[in-house]
Amino acid sequence: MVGPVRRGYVRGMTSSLIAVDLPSSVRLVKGEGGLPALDVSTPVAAGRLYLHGAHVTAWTPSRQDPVIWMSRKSRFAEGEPIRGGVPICWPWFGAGREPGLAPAHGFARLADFTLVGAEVDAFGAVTLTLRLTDADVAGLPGAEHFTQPFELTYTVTFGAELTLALTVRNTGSEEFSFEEALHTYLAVKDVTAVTVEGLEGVRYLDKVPGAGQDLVTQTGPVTFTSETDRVYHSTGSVTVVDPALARTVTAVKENSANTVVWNPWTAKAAAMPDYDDAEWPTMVCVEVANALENAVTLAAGENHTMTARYAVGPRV
Ligand SMILES: O=P(O)(O)OC[C@H]1O[C@@H](O)[C@H](O)[C@@H](O)[C@@H]1O
Repeated sequence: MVGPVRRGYVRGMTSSLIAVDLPSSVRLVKGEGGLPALDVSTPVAAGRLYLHGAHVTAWTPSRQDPVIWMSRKSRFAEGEPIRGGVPICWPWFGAGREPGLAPAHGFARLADFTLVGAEVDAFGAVTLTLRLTDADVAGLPGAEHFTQPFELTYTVTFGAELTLALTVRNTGSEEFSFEEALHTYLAVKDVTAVTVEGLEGVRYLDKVPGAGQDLVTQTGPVTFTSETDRVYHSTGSVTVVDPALARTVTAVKENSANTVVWNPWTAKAAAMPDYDDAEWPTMVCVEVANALENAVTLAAGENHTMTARYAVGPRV
């Protein structure tokens, strides 16, 4: 067993964003675009997390196909969001509650988080803890729209399940409110054969252009026949059923009032420069969120944790 490596050092590469020693199952690597990333390799799962955006780009439980989808055209650069994986949307979702905010989905996914914890449990699952404060985002595009002091703590457990927990603390002296989403891209074989179960009878906002502002009621499981962009009002868990891969992926959540289901389909795929035109059949986003009227308000000193847990099962 190799002992802990010197913090923030890998083959000549150092990162001031690593504030703890790493266990032997976690390696600091030079990721795509030269961005620092943490590779996790344990008997129960493999994974990767970029410090840029605290962005999970891979999670593969042992003896499974990769669960997390990445675009082959993703950018990996400071100032750019990563396409695929698990973007953290914060402190607003999309263009915000009073649309017009930029960058889309807030500035957290453009910020460099600091690793403040790396632990291995008795089963080999690895938990990484990352931190971001208002001081870290000074000067980032969009930071001028959210000037209150805050601290984000994000824990990611790479195990037989992928557990994500985002804690927001109000470190200032005045109340603030925010939207948030863990915007998970799931890999599927063919989205046209996929169903999403657990949202039957649930009301949703249809964000596809031209759909109107009235909430719609979901009939039966969600199926994909065109661009799909829906904010469901649901605190329950959902299951993505993928017959071609003969597996299900279930998302269980806490302290989340919304589930967002997204597939760009053909035209929107073609319009995104960091997304290959032919990739849309191979992914679906099932996002754990608090958005729009479900924005979270925190008094000074308060905190709020939203949790998402993804697990793979056999086809139901
Ligand atoms: O291209 P972005 O900013 O990463 O957003 C991707 C999609 O994210 C989804 O959450 C939104 O509901 C969509 O409207 C949006 O297109």
